[in-house]
Amino acid sequence: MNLTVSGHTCNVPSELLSWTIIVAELLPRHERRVLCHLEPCGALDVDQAMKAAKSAFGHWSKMSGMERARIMIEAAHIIESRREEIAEMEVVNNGKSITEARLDVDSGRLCIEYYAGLASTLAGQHVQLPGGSFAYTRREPLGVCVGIGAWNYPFQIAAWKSAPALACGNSMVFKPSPVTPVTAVMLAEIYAKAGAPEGLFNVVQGSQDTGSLLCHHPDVAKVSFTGSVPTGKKIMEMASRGVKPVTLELGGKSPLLIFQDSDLENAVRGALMANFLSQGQVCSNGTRVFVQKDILPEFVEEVVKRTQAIEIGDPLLESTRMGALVSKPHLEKVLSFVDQAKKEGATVLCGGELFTPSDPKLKGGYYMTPCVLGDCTDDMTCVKEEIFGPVMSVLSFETEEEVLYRANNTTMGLAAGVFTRDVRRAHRVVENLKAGSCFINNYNITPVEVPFGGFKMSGTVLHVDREPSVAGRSLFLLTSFQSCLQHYRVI
Ligand SMILES: NC(=O)c1ccc[n+]([C@@H]2O[C@H](COP(=O)([O-])OP(=O)(O)OC[C@H]3O[C@@H](n4cnc5c(N)ncnc54)[C@H](O)[C@@H]3O)[C@@H](O)[C@H]2O)c1
Repeated sequence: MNLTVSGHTCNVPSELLSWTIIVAELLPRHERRVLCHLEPCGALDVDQAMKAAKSAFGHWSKMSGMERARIMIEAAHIIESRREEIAEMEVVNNGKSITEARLDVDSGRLCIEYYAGLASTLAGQHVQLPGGSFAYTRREPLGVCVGIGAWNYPFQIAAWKSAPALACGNSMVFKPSPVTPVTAVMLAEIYAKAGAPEGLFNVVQGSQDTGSLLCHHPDVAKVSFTGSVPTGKKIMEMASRGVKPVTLELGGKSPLLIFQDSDLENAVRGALMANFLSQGQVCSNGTRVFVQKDILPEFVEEVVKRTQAIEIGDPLLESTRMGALVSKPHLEKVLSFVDQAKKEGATVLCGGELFTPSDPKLKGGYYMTPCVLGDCTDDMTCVKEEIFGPVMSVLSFETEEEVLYRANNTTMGLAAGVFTRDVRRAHRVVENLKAGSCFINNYNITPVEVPFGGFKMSGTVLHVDREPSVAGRSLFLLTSFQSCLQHYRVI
């Protein structure tokens, strides 16, 4: 296994670490305790990782799907046995609560299991031609695929990107976000331990310079990217120079539609799920909450009450529902969105302020109180732009036609939700919502068996797939899905 990480020290006991930040030499502006020192990888490191991945590809791509599946299943077993250790490291890595981190580890494991199951089913076609002739098609892996990840689901993204790529016979060089560099390295260790050939899944560390070296490398067959829309555009441009395919899983500004006939208790819980999971740092969050006029006062009262009751603090405690934001600059950015919303006429119904936990070891952490904004209008910055923090914007609407137009009036299209007891309306509405994942009477449920990806500027994954390549985790995806699950994690 070729881990091009210099001097990483992942085994520091977690109680010695700050929950709120991971400090690498890449981020000298941070002043908190140091988890590990990582050197950004330059051209030589990237080249070395590519060579190792290329060599592994030669071997891995010749193995049968069953043989690849066996190694992936073993990796899944190791993840299961190290669940708590990985989850705790993810908490330190990112700041999210331990209960959520465990679910992220589970999701990564399930994804690897799911694609291990698909590995042996990939097959070509036999085509009969005139005169007894025939042709056949073969499913070919692409080669060395690059994965570039965001910081909000570090372990899960590394697993979601690598699982389909490896199942189909590709190898991967993965670059995590420099803000959360640690748990992708753990995944690399796990694949190696499971029996993957040396160099099959490599981790390179660094920020945009390293990412750019990867995208321009002549040996790269495909780039799979998760991150913001502006970076996604750059990735697409860089990959286009080498005529490389890309998968883009980008940002969102998703609408949540709450009709007056909905089960209010369920709708309130759904709105919390759609806004405050992972400190609001979730791409699919439904941050534009449209509530039908007649139930607006009742909804707002209940949502504010529940938001104020969310337990903020040490993310390693079982009782904590909201940990720290990922970094100081990000916290400042989120708070500045709240300030801007006030200036533009929104009312802060609760939260939106710095929070200092009572535990002295958490002082100086990047905590804020979850915020609900009222009196919002469609033209406000908080309603138009992705904040990527715990800030819910509440808007009122009168008719279905009106709310559909307003919900779709955005350049993004990652997810959307509808709460109603009218089953015909529910399906009519999701059919007309221009979003990749539409939830009915729930939100942010992402089982690995169903596709995940965006319309419009939220990404390309929905349009490209059916190839045995690396494509996020939506390998055979053609359409969006409508989820009717009723269970969800309680905030
Ligand atoms: N659609 C999805 O599945 C999904 C999932 C998680 C996060 N996201 C989105 O990710 C964003 C937050 O993550 P972020 O702040 O890490 O995003 P980001 O775009 O700033 O960075 C993402 C990754 O790209 C790298 N990068 C930055 N500039 C680059 C360049 N010029 N060339 C190559 N690589 C470069 C970063 O180092 C990082 O690894 C949000 O917009 C969120 O909605 C989307």
